[in-house]
Amino acid sequence: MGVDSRTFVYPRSGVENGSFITSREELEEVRTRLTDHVRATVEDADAAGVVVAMSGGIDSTVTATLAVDALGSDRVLGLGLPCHKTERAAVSEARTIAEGLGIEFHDVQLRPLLAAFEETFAGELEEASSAEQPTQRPNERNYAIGNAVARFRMLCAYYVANRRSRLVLGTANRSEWLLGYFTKYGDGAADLYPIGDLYKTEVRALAERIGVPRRIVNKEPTAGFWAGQTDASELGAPYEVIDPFLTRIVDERLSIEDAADELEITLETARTIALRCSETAHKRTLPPTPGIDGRTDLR
Ligand SMILES: NC(=O)c1ccc[n+]([C@@H]2O[C@H](COP(=O)([O-])OP(=O)(O)OC[C@H]3O[C@@H](n4cnc5c(N)ncnc54)[C@H](O)[C@@H]3O)[C@@H](O)[C@H]2O)c1
Ligand SMILES: Nc1ncnc2c1ncn2[C@@H]1O[C@H](COP(=O)(O)O)[C@@H](O)[C@H]1O
Ligand SMILES: O=P(O)(O)OP(=O)(O)O
Repeated sequence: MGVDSRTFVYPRSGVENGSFITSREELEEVRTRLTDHVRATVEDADAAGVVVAMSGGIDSTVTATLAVDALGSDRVLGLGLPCHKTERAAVSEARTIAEGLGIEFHDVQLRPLLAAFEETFAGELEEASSAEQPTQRPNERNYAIGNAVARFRMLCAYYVANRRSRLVLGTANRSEWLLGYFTKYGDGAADLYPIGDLYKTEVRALAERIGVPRRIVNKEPTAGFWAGQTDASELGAPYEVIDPFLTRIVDERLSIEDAADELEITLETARTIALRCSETAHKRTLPPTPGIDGRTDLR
């Protein structure tokens, strides 16, 4: 899995020293910036408010909390959208948070939607694929279904946005963003990303600062595609390792080797993380057009 550090170039972001925003003063400043941004974006769009899908995890809890800070509780609507039995506890947690924030919350089971999808489209395709691609690993189907569920959630959020004149808040943070660790046009689809500039490390610090309960701050991050899936096991390292590495290769533009050296992590881990960044660049840009007569001006 070789990554050539010379070919991995990412635009500078303005973070010069790779240190994280975790002090009280910095967090207060950031909190104001983020809530101002939510308020201004909603006002500019002439929207009635926002909708946020809430999993009971730290990212969606922080996002919903900031939205209430920015707009008031009556302009924030939360959605709990479980699909698997294992998500019951998480969504009941999301309801508790929503009640604490005083926001409208709807908890809708997506299992029947997935069952109908499996029975109709996915089942039909499965029969065709097994003949066509006998070497596909079973896990690949788990990913495809997990991504489909993330896109059902996106469908629900945008339905609410259409019906209630709201904007959809994305919950992705900068670590997930840089790693492409989200479903393209699923949880990655949104009108704005309030915590999109913050590394997971910083989201945790902000969460504590704004009073998110410890049990949520300390929860193991998971995409929830299957029981036992965790970000750390899939990404090959926890965010405590990933974030300092990302700041070095992305913000400080160190080479993969120098960053690995500085942080005393193995080259294999470093290359795995860097490869995720480079291979998922397509998730962070608008899809390309051929550019006939230089007509890329709308993008
Ligand atoms: N934040 C979270 O915790 C969270 C949430 C959801 C998903 N996830 C994780 O995100 C991942 C999602 O899976 P994925 O990335 O395989 O699926 P995806 O659907 O998000 O992206 C893959 C698709 O992108 C397109 N694509 C691939 N390479 C391309 C290229 N070079 N140019 C243009 N388009 C290209 C193709 O359509 C491909 O099917 C999983 O690892 C999942 O666990 C994490
Ligand atoms: N069960 C869920 N209900 C509502 N929203 C959910 C649920 N699971 C995930 N989401 C949304 O998707 C993002 C990313 O999810 P991960 O748990 O990090 O994969 C999450 O922040 C929610 O907005
Ligand atoms: O996106 P969330 O809220 O589900 O958080 P996490 O990614 O930490 O599970």
